[in-house]
Amino acid sequence: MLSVSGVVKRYAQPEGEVTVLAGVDLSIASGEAVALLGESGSGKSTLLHLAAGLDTPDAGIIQVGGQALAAMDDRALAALRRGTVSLVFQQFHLIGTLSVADNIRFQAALCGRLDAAFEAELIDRLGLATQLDKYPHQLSGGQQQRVAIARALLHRPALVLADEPTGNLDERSSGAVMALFRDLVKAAGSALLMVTHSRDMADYLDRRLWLREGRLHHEPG
Ligand SMILES: Nc1ncnc2c1ncn2[C@@H]1O[C@H](COP(=O)(O)OP(=O)(O)OP(=O)(O)O)[C@@H](O)[C@H]1O
Repeated sequence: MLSVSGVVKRYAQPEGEVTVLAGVDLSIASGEAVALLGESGSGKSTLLHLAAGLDTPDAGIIQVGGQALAAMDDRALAALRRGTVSLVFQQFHLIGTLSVADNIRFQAALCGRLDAAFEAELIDRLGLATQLDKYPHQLSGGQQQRVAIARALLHRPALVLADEPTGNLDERSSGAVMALFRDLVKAAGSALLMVTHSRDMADYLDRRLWLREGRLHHEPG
């Protein structure tokens, strides 16, 4: 579902050009959940942004669902971000003027993929049934995160890209939300690439990869 091949990314820095990604290869199948670990500054967010089509590599090919991002124009990239790739960040980006129910349906409505049965399953499993008429500011951080998860998955995106999705939660709730997130990503049939600093959170997923010196490794350094 996600295929990254020979990807290189360089940035101009005051001390000169820095090669952040020096030839990254990665393949994630539908229904597979992969954790991306690595020290601060190792390029995890850079790789996530490239996979989302928010930035372009200096070399290499990135394909989502068999389509090369480099071949897409702005319209195609916008459609990709609306319907095919879902982003889940530490900040929830819920819409303050919409109820919880409307926030959950927001992205699925945008791409014409509302699904009442899956919506009911997400609401039930994320424990949001009593929160639907509330507004985001009336929820706890953990509840807001669960709304963001439901919104990101309802339209069954091909690829979910997550950056420390449980970073704002305490350790006990993090584990529970992580297990639920993994199960629901699989129920949606999506592929998942998740950046995390926590080996504990990474252990909930199918595979772990470490970014080090611009390349992916199967073991910590
Ligand atoms: N737009 C940019 N311009 C210049 N340098 C950048 C830019 N974005 C990232 N970098 C550099 O690229 C390197 C990798 O950054 P990135 O944010 O991908 O790391 P990370 O592994 O996600 O770090 P963290 O775990 O701290 O979030 C860093 O050295 C950073 O300074």
